[in-house]
Amino acid sequence: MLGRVNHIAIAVPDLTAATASYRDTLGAKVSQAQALPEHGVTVVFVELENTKVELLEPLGENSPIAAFLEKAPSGGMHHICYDVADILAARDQLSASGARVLGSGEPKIGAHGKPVLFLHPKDFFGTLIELEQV
Ligand SMILES: CC[C@@H](C(=O)O)C(=O)SCCNC(=O)CCNC(=O)[C@H](O)C(C)(C)COP(=O)(O)OP(=O)(O)OC[C@H]1O[C@@H](n2cnc3c(N)ncnc32)[C@H](O)[C@@H]1OP(=O)(O)O
Ligand SMILES: [Co+2]
Repeated sequence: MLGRVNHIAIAVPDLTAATASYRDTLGAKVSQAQALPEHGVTVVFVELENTKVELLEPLGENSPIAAFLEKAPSGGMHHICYDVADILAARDQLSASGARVLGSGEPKIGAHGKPVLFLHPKDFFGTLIELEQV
């Protein structure tokens, strides 16, 4: 089911500062900030040789990462995203095995314009998993 690691996401309280740190202190290539109101976040991608880091800042009133940052005000690892070839087949297989697919269960379009789904962190050892169809 799982392909490559698509990205590793870090929730941050200040996206401008986090982007500057990756760009200037770590010398990484960073994207422009992308507001994604449908996901309740603004995102910057850090481009790496073998994957990406996704820096996430809350956007709007009901950001799904707001509670996470209340618990971890300086930020923290938020989720890991794996590539999948067929997100609906993966969803159905995971649901059949008892894993909780978050939200309506229907994929949303993510930051890369591809369908994404999330799996409950409590079902996977305290780690929020995102699947992205590539
Ligand atoms: C940029 C677009 C897109 C992409 O294309 O890549 C994205 O990545 S969007 C990223 C933001 N969107 C999401 O994260 C959607 C999925 N997330 C959710 O639905 C919620 O965040 C959640 C996972 C259901 C948690 O919601 P929350 O309001 O925090 O609920 P709780 O406080 O009840 O948390 C339940 C339980 O889970 C623990 N938790 C919460 N978030 C995480 C996490 N990221 N990693 C690990 N554990 C997490 C939380 O601590 C609670 O645990 P207990 O306190 O022990 O009950
Ligand atoms: Co993501």
